[in-house]
Amino acid sequence: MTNLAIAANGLRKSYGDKVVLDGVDFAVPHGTIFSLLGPNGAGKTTAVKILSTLISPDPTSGPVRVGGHDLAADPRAVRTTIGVTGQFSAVDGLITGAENMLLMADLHHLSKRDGQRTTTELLERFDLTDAAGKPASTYSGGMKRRLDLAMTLVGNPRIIFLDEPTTGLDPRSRHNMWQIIRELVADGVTVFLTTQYLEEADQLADRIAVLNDGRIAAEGTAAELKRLIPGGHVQLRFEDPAAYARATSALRDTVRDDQALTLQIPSGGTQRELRAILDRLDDADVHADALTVHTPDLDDVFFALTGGARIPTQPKEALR
Ligand SMILES: Nc1ncnc2c1ncn2[C@@H]1O[C@H](COP(=O)(O)OP(=O)(O)OP(=O)(O)O)[C@@H](O)[C@H]1O
Repeated sequence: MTNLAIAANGLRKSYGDKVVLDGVDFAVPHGTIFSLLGPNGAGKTTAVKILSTLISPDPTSGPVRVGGHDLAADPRAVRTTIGVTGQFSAVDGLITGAENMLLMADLHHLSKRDGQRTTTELLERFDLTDAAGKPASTYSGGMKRRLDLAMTLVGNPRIIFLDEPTTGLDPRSRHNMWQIIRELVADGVTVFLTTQYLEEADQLADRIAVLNDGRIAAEGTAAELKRLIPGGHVQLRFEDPAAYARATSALRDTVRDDQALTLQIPSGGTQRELRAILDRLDDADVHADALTVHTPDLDDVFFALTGGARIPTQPKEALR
């Protein structure tokens, strides 16, 4: 438990009859990025609100520790170690970016001098120095998100909850935000990230959990999750029809495209599987002109896990 920044067992939350979280476990090691994926309404924000002490879990819920503190017994201690940014921005549009930062510094009881220094440093780090004197309402979406995160960092939190931090941002702003998140983690911060962008989880997260119907449908690294889904294959392309014909008879279980002279062989893309295919081609003295390995992406995983499609039984011990 002690090496975990966030540890939740059997987290439950219902609103009336509606069960939103139905016994969810989280185990997030310090200094890592954990991403919670799920369709709209899956309960991601609810999980963030509980873990960040904004709302209480059900009384039947299991124990939760954040930053080493028990959430139920010592929510105040939890609050001192965490920062939250997300769909409900703390940015006040009527005052300037710098004023927003200084307000945050006040809330954290920083001295005037420390507040000024921290504000200047963070605005600089988040590329907001030029806009510091302008009302936040005039900021673009990306600037507001950066200001929001900068405000969160005033308290120097060791665990940060980012609830859909890049929703609505253009690709460049999204990449900027990813870079900022990577730098935070390089400094030892733990990030709990919710997102609807599978690519975001793929890019950033050490571990990913897919929330569906109030439960974790699967958890693992991006690579582990992708391996759960069938559909990976190796594609061979030939320019010489004679070589194509020889390969077709040398290899079993292929999907042929006689027009394009391509063959698809179901494969997980492992070294051993690739070697077996290449050995067969060598034995038949055939040379492919191109070989590509296709692995399912996280979109495939997401649809399979949240769309009711059957997936192969998950080897739990390998994933957890
Ligand atoms: N205060 C509330 N009272 C009643 N139902 C609620 C309340 N807050 C959330 N819910 C319901 O709980 C479910 C989960 O909501 P939540 O906001 O956690 O989902 P989410 O995964 O964050 O979705 P999104 O991706 O759309 O933000 C939804 O069906 C929502 O309507």
